[in-house]
Order: sequence, then structure tokens, then C-alpha cells
Amino acid sequence: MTDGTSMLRIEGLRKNYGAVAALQGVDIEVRRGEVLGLIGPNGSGKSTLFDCCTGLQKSDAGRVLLKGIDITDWPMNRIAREGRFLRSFQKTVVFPTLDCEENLVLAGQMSSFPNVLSTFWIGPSAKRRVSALRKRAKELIEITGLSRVAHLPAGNMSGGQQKLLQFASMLMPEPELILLDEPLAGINPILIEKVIQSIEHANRELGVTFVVIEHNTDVLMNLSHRVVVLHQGAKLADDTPEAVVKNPEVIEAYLGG
Ligand SMILES: Nc1ncnc2c1ncn2[C@@H]1O[C@H](COP(=O)(O)OP(=O)(O)OP(=O)(O)O)[C@@H](O)[C@H]1O
Repeated sequence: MTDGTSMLRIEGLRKNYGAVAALQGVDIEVRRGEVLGLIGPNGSGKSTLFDCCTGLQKSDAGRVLLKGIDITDWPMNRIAREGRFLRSFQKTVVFPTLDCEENLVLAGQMSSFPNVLSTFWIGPSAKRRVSALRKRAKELIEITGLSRVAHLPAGNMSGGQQKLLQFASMLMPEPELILLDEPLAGINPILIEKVIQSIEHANRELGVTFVVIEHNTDVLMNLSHRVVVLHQGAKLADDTPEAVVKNPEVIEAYLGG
């Protein structure tokens, strides 16, 4: 649960794509330790908000502060490495010929070694790091419920299992903040439960703060401590899940249909 301190502060964020005002001055505070749900109709600016916070798109105005530090102009890799701040994309990406543990160790190596060449250096300290990464990979395979398929090349796993593996990969570098873009899209109900449990475990036991975009609103309302609603690039509501589902403006703009 949150201790009330600021993890991510978004101030007056604006982004135009030509004539389209994707974000029209959005303010959001994400508190350390919370799961914040982000909902809104298609095209309301949710993914653009993630893109501008993580350096994939440059905003036209506004600021993004991570633990009080202005990261608005930081490039993506600096945000991920120094900020311990990661995001997922709607498309799942895994290394298809590697099994779960190999995928996870590689994800850990890519983030914990200072540069690509050093991942090939097999000195004693590198061996120790790889062995620590293998230990963490095994724990994450257990946590995400992937043990039964862990020996398969990731390319032979189902789409939902690949999503779980991608989620576990994001946890390898011990991030503090993760933005998840539609983690449940296209996966079956049994795996939906596993994804939810994995997010809850990472939040409660590993202390990871989450912002989650998800169109499955029933699940999102259960998972989130607080929910922000975007509509036409502006914030329409910012409240508890219980209050958001009863908000007449939110019902009209999004939940009603
Ligand atoms: N790279 C881009 N170039 C031009 N317009 C874009 C680009 N990315 C997004 N847009 C436009 O910006 C607006 C917001 O899009 P965005 O993808 O952020 O919405 P969203 O809420 O994530 O939608 P969805 O729920 O469908 O994923 C839309 O009108 C979209 O068409």
C-alpha cells in the first residue's frame, strides 16, 4: 500500500499530433506503492501519456517528475536504467528461441551490465552477477506460475504465457515503477487470474508501484487502489474505484456503453 510519497508527478502535460490534441494539459500524481488504474475511451490519450512519461515521445509542454527529479527531457534508456522506471507495450516481445530462465537472465543482463560488451566478460564478479540473476529468474518463474512451461522455447508458449514471461522480464532489473499497457488484452480467463496475481505480488511483496491501462474495467477496478479517467486528452476523474464507477460523467463518456 502507498506511503503517500510521490513516485511520479505529471504536470500540465500536452502533446499534439498535427491537429490532434492527444493530451491537453494533464496533471496526475502517482504515489509510491499504489496501483493506479488508467482508463478512458479509445483515442483518449492513455498510451500517449505513457509515451511522454517514458521518453518515447517528446511532450509539447508540461513536466514529468520521478521521485521529485525532473525527467521530462531524459532519453528512454536513462529513465529505465537510472530511474528504475519501465513500461510495457501492447505488443508482447520475448526471445522466441530461448526458454523462460534464459529470457529472464538475458533481460537482467541487459539492464545490470554497464554495456553490451561487458555481458561477454566472464570474470568472477560477472559470474556472481549471473548466478544472482539465475536465482531471481527461478523465483519469478515460480511467482508468475510459469514453472510447467519454463523448459519450452518462449516462441512455443501461448500468447498469455508470453505476456507473463514479458512481465517477469520487466521485474528482473528490480524496477520501482512500471507502466503496463493492456496487460490482459487477448488472454484467456485462467491466465488473466495469473497476471492479476503476479501484479498484486509484485506490488505487495516487491514494492513495485504500477500504473495500468486496461479495458477490462471489472478487473481493473478490483486491482487498482485509485483510478484516473482520461477523455479527449483531459482528465475527467481521479478517485477511488468505487466512486469512479458511480461518476455520471465517467458513465456517460466511457462505462455506459
Ligand atoms: N504517432 C501518432 N501520430 C499521430 N497521431 C497519433 C499518434 N499516436 C496517437 N495518435 C492520436 O492521438 C490520440 C490519442 O491516442 P492514444 O493512442 O494515446 O489513445 P489511447 O487512449 O491509448 O487509445 P486506445 O485505448 O485505443 O489504445 C488519438 O487520436 C490517436 O489517433
